Amino acid sequence: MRIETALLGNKLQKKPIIWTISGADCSGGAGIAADIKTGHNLNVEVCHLITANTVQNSSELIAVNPTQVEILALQVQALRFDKPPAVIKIGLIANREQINWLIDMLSEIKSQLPNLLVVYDPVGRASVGGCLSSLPNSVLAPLMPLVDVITPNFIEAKQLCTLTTTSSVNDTRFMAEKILRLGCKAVIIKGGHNATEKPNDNNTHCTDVCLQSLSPTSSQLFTLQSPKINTSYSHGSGCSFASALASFLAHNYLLRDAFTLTKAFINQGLLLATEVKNDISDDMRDDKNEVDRNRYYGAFEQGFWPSKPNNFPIIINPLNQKLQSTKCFEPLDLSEGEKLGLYPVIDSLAWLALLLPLNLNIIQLRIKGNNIIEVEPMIEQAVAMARDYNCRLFINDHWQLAIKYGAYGVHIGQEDLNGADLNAIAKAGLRLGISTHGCYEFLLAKQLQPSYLAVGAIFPTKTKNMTGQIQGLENLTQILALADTTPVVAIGGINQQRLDKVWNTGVSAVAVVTAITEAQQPVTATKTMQARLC
Ligand SMILES: Cc1ncc(COP(=O)(O)OP(=O)(O)O)c(N)n1
Ligand SMILES: Cc1ncsc1CCOP(=O)(O)O
Ligand SMILES: [Mg+2]
Repeated sequence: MRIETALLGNKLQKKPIIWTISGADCSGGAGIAADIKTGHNLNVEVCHLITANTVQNSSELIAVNPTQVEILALQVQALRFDKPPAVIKIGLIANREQINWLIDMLSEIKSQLPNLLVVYDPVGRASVGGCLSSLPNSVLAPLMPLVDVITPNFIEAKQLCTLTTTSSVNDTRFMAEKILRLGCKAVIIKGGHNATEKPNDNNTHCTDVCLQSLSPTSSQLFTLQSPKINTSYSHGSGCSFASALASFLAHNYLLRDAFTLTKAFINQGLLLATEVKNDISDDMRDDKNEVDRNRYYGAFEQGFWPSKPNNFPIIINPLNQKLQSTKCFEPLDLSEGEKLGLYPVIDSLAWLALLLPLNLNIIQLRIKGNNIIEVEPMIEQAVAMARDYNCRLFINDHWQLAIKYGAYGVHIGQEDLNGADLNAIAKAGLRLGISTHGCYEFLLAKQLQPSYLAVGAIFPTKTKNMTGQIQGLENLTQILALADTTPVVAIGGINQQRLDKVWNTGVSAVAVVTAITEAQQPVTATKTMQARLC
């Protein structure tokens, strides 16, 4: 199940450190054991601080033996400069002393490591039954402002909200908002324990909801859904969820992408889980265990870096509902196996006139001015010029004008997706290209069945501010594995030196601005690059 090394690329060379501060499960499936296995498989180094040495097996929790905070403090001292963490994952907090120690420790270390993220999985009940921790919200409250992401399951979320009534999925957002008000920066409510989940009546789906605070007055919601995987082998999946999230965050993924990859990792593990039979010989068997003869003895199965499309979730978003047409956007009319090749993105009719005779498959007109008096005649003329050369001309941003003048296609950015009338674009028969920056946006945009999807910025670029959105070749490769038949365009910081590496990932097109517009000999540069993309 190990994913090809090529997919991870630099992620194999870079091994970020995470700390897990949680309990040891002597039966091996949950707690520290899960965290170490998950982290190992996701290429992070895991330092573990054990808050309690629990006694449990696959049928009961027998004891929780908390560690003295003095020992935990010494471990932090030992690791602090030796192995500084990118992310700290907190699981079982066994008593009040530990929570007070955590609050002091995290306040101090966060002031020294401003980029440090804290993921808290509020472990309450053991999955085998029994109470691991019963700290009231009032005791937990001072910890919350130090937490970047809290990952309760549905039952824990209700406890955090001190809600008692059963809630439908529509109330999950309300619960998430309530939890955010406790002071953490984001909350992910896992839907696995939500037996009342509505829109898919037969409880056939599992919906996880992430609410991220953007400012004191605004937040962003990410909702992921997958078919429910009914398995008894999920012991430790909650711990693995939080440690996978911590691992992906440590690899510098944005929360929405870390969340998506985590959900895929968990789906993959739940599907991988197989029964491990209790292999006790007959003479060792206690009579009272007779019924347990062939009973489950396994736990959540740890897979590797997720890449299979069927493990990835569906993105639930109003955009999907907005698009009434079941008809997808017109395809790019490429013949089987044909690729687009070089995709120049230019901003004037002069550039268009220079490039059209070069027999390119696709060109984009990207005019950043909003003055309709200037832009409209340019678009009208550009469409006519491209038609003469039979070149696929995409118009960036100005989708109404693209429809009005019958352009081949329109390219829309994430900011414009909500405002654009996608139904009108589809109805007019225009092709649609959409910008995406990471697997969450890619999966969401793919559900709209566009003509192509762009992924960027692959490398740092001076053409546009893409801070925090640099994908690298690893993310591009990861995303390509999710593309099915949708053509993928790579964009951002691609020059002649980087061209082959990008092309070898398998993209359909490589979009460039300055590699042409700032070349000493733009026509020669275009022809050279185009020739290499055949
Ligand atoms: C092929 C391609 N990919 C991405 C972009 C970026 O589009 P967008 O996100 O709308 O940003 P602006 O180009 O409008 O600044 C693109 N233009 N082309
Ligand atoms: C428009 C755009 N969208 C993502 S990166 C980018 C700029 C690409 O320009 P360059 O090829 O000069 O890096
Ligand atoms: Mg745009």
